[in-house]
Amino acid sequence: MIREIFSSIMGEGKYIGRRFIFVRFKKCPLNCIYCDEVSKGEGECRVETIPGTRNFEIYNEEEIENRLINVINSLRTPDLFAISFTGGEPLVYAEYIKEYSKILKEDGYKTYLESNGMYPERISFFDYASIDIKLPEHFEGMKDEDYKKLYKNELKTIEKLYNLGSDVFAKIIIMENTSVEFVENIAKDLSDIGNIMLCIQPVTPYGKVRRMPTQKKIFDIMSACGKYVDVMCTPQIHKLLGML
Ligand SMILES: C[S@@+](CC[C@H](N)C(=O)[O-])C[C@H]1O[C@@H](n2cnc3c(N)ncnc32)[C@H](O)[C@@H]1O
Ligand SMILES: Nc1nc2[nH]cc(C(=O)O)c2c(=O)[nH]1
Ligand code: SF4
Ligand SMILES: [Mg+2]
Repeated sequence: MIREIFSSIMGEGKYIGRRFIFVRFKKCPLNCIYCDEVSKGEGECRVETIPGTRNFEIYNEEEIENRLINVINSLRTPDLFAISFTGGEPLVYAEYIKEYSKILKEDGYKTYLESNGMYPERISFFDYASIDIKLPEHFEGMKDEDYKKLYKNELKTIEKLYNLGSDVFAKIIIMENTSVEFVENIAKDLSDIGNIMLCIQPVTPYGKVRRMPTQKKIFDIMSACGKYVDVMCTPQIHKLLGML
């Protein structure tokens, strides 16, 4: 279930620069062509020994899963902002996360969900939530009806979190061939839900994806979306800083 636990700077989304503890889960049913975490799906579970050192110890999963709170306490720093449940797709393990979020909240931690939004039926309250809205060009050969179903679920997930009172925002990874009009229509749908911040995240070249979108593409998309929602550009800064 758990792949790794470590302390770092939030490199993406509305809370870029804040200090987080990341709890990364393994599996994911999707296969975004740019995914920089999918290769970390299998194998052992690694836990950072001292926050921010990248020194890891390897554990067997059961050991860590039953001691998650102790591990998080051991990585707590005075600047800690929240605990991010990420992956892979964390809501593959929704029941486990729900149970541990309750204990973490009692211990004074804020929780943060980093999800692809495909499981609205598994949503519970998180203090913060970053929900990706995927684009057709993120997948090789996804059928149109499957994409439409995913998109509907992502909007439902955002709406559910918004109505639960979570500080929820949307994140869209844009690529060099991303259509301005397509993303503008997503911004319009988001504005129908409420005051949802939209983070436009230029893809970081990875795997088959060789290039970032141009500056013009970034600005055109942000201006088009700015007519409907608050927008910010959030490049993956942890990679620029050489951090995990
Ligand atoms: C690895 S995913 C895990 C959480 C969830 N499965 C999701 O997709 O939102 C975390 C975030 O990293 C982003 N990401 C992954 N690879 C990326 C890349 N090469 N460039 C920019 N963002 C990337 C995803 O779009 C997502 O916002
Ligand atoms: N520093 C840092 N920030 C992140 N924000 C989202 C991440 C993720 O992979 O979910 C991530 C990550 O992997 N590292
Ligand atoms: S949904 Fe998230 S974890 Fe799954 S492949 Fe896409 S970016 Fe990677
Ligand atoms: Mg990452």
